[in-house]
Amino acid sequence: MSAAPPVFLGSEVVEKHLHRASLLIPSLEAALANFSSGAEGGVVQPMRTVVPVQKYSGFLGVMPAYSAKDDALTTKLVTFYEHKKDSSVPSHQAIVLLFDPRNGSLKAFLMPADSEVLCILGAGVQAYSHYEVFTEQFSFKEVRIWNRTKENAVKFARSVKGPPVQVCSSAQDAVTGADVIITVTMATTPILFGEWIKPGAHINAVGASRPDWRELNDEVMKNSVLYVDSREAALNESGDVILSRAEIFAELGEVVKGTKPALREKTTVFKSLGMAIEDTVAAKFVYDSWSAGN
Ligand SMILES: NC(=O)C1=CN([C@@H]2O[C@H](COP(=O)(O)OP(=O)(O)OC[C@H]3O[C@@H](n4cnc5c(N)ncnc54)[C@H](O)[C@@H]3O)[C@@H](O)[C@H]2O)C=CC1
Ligand SMILES: O=C([O-])C1=[NH+]CCC1
Repeated sequence: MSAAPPVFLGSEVVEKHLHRASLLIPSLEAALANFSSGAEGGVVQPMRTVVPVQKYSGFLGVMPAYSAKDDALTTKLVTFYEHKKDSSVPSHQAIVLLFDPRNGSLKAFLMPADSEVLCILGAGVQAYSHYEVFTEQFSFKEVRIWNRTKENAVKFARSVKGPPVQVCSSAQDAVTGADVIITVTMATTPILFGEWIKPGAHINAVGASRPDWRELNDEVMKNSVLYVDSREAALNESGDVILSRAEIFAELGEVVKGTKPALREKTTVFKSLGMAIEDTVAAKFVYDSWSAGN
């Protein structure tokens, strides 16, 4: 018997089945915990391979993963290129290939405590999705944004559907007094400085995914309790971790499992690099919903 031909699920189908990013939170929590449980967690996820395309200031990432508990096998292929101001092409483009783990057949493609003040540095694709999830999950009294190109911050503030967003003229103005700070830029040198940060704030550091790229300066890294998605990846790929020599306290999956505490009263950094297993559970979620005809 031959395998069914793979289906192509484009962004419209993905958005229909994953109409709110927060629908993925339970699967992502489980995936992080499984990842941080070693062999018992049933996750096989080698370090991603990153191919530099130096001539054009770009990178190709290959991100395979298998989850025995979800019985899902995928690989993501993602390119990320330095943003050209006049480019109509997004800086990141990705496709997730979902295989049938029983026989390796290709099934589908998939494109893809009381905090009061939220601050977002950056106004690109990740800024929109983080705004959506954070304002849905938590009630902030104030949301601020700063972006290198101010007009994109203004566009962001005008277009998001949710709590109003205040556009700040400097990163320092946006950060001062903020309880939660999200860095979602393509910066390669620090844009967030320790002296600006309110003690006890939480920083979600999403950009700077190369060993020589920074978003956070040494003071932020050294004066915070550091959480990562994957120790191995952080020590190989994160310029903020490698160059600051900051000590890693825990993987987020260990917090989800309860084997390491969430030190909420301390200044904390979660350095996220993105893991293939997150794409695995996301791809399975969309494919299962699509194939059930929802
Ligand atoms: N940790 C994770 O799971 C993931 C991380 N990323 C990373 O998140 C970051 C944001 O990604 P997207 O929103 O998709 O990118 P995007 O291209 O849509 O937006 C990039 C933003 O960074 C700003 N920017 C660019 N160069 C800058 C600089 N030198 N200084 C300050 N701001 C600068 C731009 O104005 C724009 O607001 C990237 O570094 C990307 O690689 C992306 C996907 C997943
Ligand atoms: O997880 C991901 O896809 C990426 N993280 C950094 C660049 C792309």
